[in-house]
Amino acid sequence: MYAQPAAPAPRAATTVTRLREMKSRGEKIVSVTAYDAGFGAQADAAGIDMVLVGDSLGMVVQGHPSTLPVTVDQIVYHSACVARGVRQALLVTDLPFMSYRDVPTALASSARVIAEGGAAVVKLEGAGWALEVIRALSERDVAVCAHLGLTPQSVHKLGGYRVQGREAAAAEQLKADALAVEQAGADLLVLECVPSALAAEITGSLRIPTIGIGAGPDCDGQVLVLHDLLGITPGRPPRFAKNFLAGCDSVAAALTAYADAVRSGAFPGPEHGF
Ligand SMILES: Nc1nc(=O)c2c([nH]1)NC[C@@H]1CN(c3ccc(C(=O)N[C@@H](CCC(=O)O)C(=O)O)cc3)CN21
Ligand SMILES: CC(C)C(=O)C(=O)O
Ligand SMILES: [Mg+2]
Repeated sequence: MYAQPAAPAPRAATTVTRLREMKSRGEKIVSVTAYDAGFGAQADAAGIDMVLVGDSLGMVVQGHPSTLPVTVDQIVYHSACVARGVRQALLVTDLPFMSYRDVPTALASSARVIAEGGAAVVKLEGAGWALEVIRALSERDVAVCAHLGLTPQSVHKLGGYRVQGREAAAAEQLKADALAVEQAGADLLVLECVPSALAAEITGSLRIPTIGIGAGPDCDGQVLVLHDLLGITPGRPPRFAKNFLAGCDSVAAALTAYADAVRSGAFPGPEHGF
């Protein structure tokens, strides 16, 4: 065997504290998913603030119809690949379906995603029962990104990939859940597929940054799935996605165009929201 570094090199750079400062200054946070070192390095070089190793890899990399088949082994593998490409950006990695179903399992999965996968932040879906998990991680100084609204790991319960929080009762529940995840110790919150006005209200009510996807222009930041941004999603991309490679001549230019559009407020437009 040849010598290898014992662990991914620590990346100086972006922290959850820095993203919180960006929120307080009104500077937009730009995030994109990545699944390997090459695209991680491209995103990093384009000045993307946060790179997410999403379990969307089950759909865009593996070709499954949902994110549910993704395993901890797989997300750890992809996260470690991305970590080798990323220096400045904050590296956030999804905890897969059922890998945080109770506190002991969540601690074990997070330990692997951080120690082997090089993640700085673990991301998990839901509130309710998951609040106890967020609290346990937070108490152990694990940085956590919560994820509310359309939570794709609940697709069979939600009945499809649909906008959430349209009815008054659902909107009230979402606002309460957002406050609860912050209270439980979450450092960031992804809001997916919720009405723009509701996402704006939640963003104004929280101290932690909100990162929207299909959640309108008033979140503190935006995230897109890499394949949607590059126009290479198998099948039909979600309505909130935009192909930034169209009109650009390189992946680097597309990522820069996306970052510029988020920072200027040009993206997302009304046609990308609900
Ligand atoms: N390529 C890709 N992009 C994503 O944003 C994404 C994934 N995959 N996989 C994991 C989840 C699943 N997501 C999805 C997938 C589909 C829709 C979708 O088709 N939504 C309908 C909205 C329907 C409504 O109006 O309620 C759409 O037309 O966009 C939304 C989110 C978001 N994430
Ligand atoms: C769509 C983003 C937020 C995500 O969770 C993923 O890529 O898995
Ligand atoms: Mg995900």
